[in-house]
Amino acid sequence: MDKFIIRGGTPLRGHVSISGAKNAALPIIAASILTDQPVLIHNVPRLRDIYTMGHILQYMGANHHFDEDNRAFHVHLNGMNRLEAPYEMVKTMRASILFLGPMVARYRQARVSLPGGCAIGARPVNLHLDALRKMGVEINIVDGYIEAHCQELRGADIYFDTVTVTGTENIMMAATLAKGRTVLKNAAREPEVVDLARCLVHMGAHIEGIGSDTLTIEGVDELAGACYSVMPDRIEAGTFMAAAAITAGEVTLPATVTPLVESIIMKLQDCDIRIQCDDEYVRVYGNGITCRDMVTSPYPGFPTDMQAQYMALMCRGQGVSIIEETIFENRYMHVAELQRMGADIEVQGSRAVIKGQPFLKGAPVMATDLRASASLVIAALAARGSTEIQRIYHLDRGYDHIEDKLTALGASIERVQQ
Ligand SMILES: CC(=O)N[C@H]1[C@@H](OP(=O)(O)OP(=O)(O)OC[C@H]2O[C@@H](n3ccc(=O)[nH]c3=O)[C@H](O)[C@@H]2O)O[C@H](CO)[C@@H](O)[C@@H]1O
Ligand SMILES: C=C(OP(=O)(O)O)C(=O)O
Repeated sequence: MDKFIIRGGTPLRGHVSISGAKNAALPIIAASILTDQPVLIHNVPRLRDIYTMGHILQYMGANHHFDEDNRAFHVHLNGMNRLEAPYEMVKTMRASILFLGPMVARYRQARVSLPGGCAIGARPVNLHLDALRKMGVEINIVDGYIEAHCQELRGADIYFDTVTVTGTENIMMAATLAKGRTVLKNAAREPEVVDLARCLVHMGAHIEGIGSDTLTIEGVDELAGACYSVMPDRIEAGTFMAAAAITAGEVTLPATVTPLVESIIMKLQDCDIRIQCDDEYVRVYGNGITCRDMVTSPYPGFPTDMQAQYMALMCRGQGVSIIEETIFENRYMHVAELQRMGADIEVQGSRAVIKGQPFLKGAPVMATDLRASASLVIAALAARGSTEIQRIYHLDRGYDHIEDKLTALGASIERVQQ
């Protein structure tokens, strides 16, 4: 298992490119099984989750190739050998549940391992299953697998009790090939849902209301192939913005991310971090951090996937900040590790109270999930001395060569293979 050794204290300086969004690329790869024509996806990040998606496609018998140098993912599905996403693959990546909707839509049957609980919460998929049932799918849970089949997939009116990102994506994909109209109410509006919807429209899907909380999908008989470029990763962008701020550095990001990170920019500006946006760049100047409260919420609110990184910033801010995590019930795994670095954080249920400290100090810490790991990297970049972060395979799930990008900005970060 690889680890990072980070020597803190160097202000990050320079320009960082932002990779394609993990959470858009994953559903778009799943959508490629909705057609028997070739799908070419550009700007796909080099992440462990993307390789896992490829392994599942391979297991099913789909032709695919990831041209890493050009970040291009090709899928060509001429029939499947196995309509199944097995536990061994699903357990490493929850997004594999995204094969369920497309598989049922195209083949009227599917067998997908239940993703199970994970570090940040229970993360049930009841809303995905309830919606499919409304569309005429019979679903049984057998030996930890979701077994789904139907004679005909029918459009339906569906109201999601909770805003669910992959739930919206799964059902939107299924609905593209259903008979008749599907209306999804209280649908997720995340930019990654919009990106998937746009890709589906390129493939010939009829979707109205894209970007709103009501999606109307008119089913078609078949979808065509497409060539589509994935949106930039707003969470990767936010992570680098936080790293620039905490190290009192000066970092630019491409302006393509600006509309995607509005809530992050506004919150960081609220914390007195200087951020300027023009036609070419987002410029972040780290010149001190004022602690401010923050609440996570579905888009366009502050993303839960940036909560841990924001907390790392607050640990070095002036004053006291209260963070409230409203999306996942167990997303404070980074707290204990940040405390090892000298952070003053008290968790009270879904709230965390952070008293900013004049400095953090390097320590041996453990990455526990993807964004928790990112928060440790951010804290380590600003800490006095050296921090050793174990289990960085979590980071490899969601950040495309993060150490190369940080090194190019002047950070002292080394990957050690053990
Ligand atoms: C691959 C991907 O895109 N992952 C993102 C997606 O995860 P994911 O789609 O799994 O998260 P959801 O939006 O579904 O979860 C939101 C909340 O709804 C609950 N829920 C969800 C589905 C369900 O059937 N029943 C239910 O109760 C969840 O437990 C959670 O409390 O959105 C999350 C919230 O923005 C992000 O943190 C993840 O990075
Ligand atoms: C929680 C995340 O991802 P996933 O849903 O793939 O676990 C994330 O990207 O922060």
